Amino acid sequence: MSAELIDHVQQYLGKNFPIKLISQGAEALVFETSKHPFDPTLDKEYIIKYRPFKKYRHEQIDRVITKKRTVGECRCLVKLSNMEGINVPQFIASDPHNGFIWQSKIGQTLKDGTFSNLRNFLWLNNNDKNAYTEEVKQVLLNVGKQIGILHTNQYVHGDLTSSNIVLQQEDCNGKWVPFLIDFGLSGYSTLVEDKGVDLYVLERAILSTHSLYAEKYNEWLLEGYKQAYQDQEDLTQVLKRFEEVRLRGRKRSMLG
Ligand SMILES: Nc1ncnc2c1ncn2[C@@H]1O[C@H](COP(=O)(O)OP(=O)(O)OP(=O)(O)O)[C@@H](O)[C@H]1O
Repeated sequence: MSAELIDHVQQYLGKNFPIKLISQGAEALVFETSKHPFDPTLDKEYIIKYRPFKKYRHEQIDRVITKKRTVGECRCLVKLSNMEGINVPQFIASDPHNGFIWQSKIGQTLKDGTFSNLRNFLWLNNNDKNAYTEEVKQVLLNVGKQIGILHTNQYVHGDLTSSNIVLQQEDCNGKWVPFLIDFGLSGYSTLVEDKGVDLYVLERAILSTHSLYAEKYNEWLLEGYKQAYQDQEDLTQVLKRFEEVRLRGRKRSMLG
């Protein structure tokens, strides 16, 4: 199945267009490439995200859904890149009708050879000596702040896992800068419920992969999140709903 899809992408791009598959998720295939889609003077590292047509869906409905999700993700990328303080990949190009998005590549390889998303970064520091360093604390505070800025601008992510937060190290000072990626489920929302769910999803993700240090990590994430809010009443409402979402989650897991 995946060979067939890769072949389809290769045919679409042209047989000499260099691509390397780096991820195959539920929604999309993600490729790395060293070529810009239409300007060879801009050749560097890019990501091509391709949403294949789903054979289990009616063809026409599938076309509408694929196009809608692709356009939605592009729109989010563009909106967010114009928002002060938010770090997201740069939108390069899109062919929504065929389910393609090009964007700049974020991140790098960590010391242990893994990709620099938040999950792997925390894994790399998953020992008593490194878990609570100033470096880890600053990363989590800044991640929290990114989410806070997103929410105060009335946007929600919709799939806030620790793999959808990518860290990039600044050349000048070695500081890790967090970027948010994967806006397939994101959008404009003023609802405290959506914001509370975003916070809960990330809290659960940290708890499930880094349980030993999760309490402190989530405390730092929340500390950074709070720093992004100027309106304390808005913040109180979101945190109140976050607590309610948590309670619902706990009840659900108790009942099985
Ligand atoms: N701009 C980017 N820069 C670097 N890596 C990226 C970028 N976009 C996506 N990736 C890589 O590809 C993976 C999958 O991308 P993305 O989450 O957007 O697709 P998805 O199909 O929604 O994935 P999933 O179903 O696993 O959530 C990411 O976890 C990341 O490793």
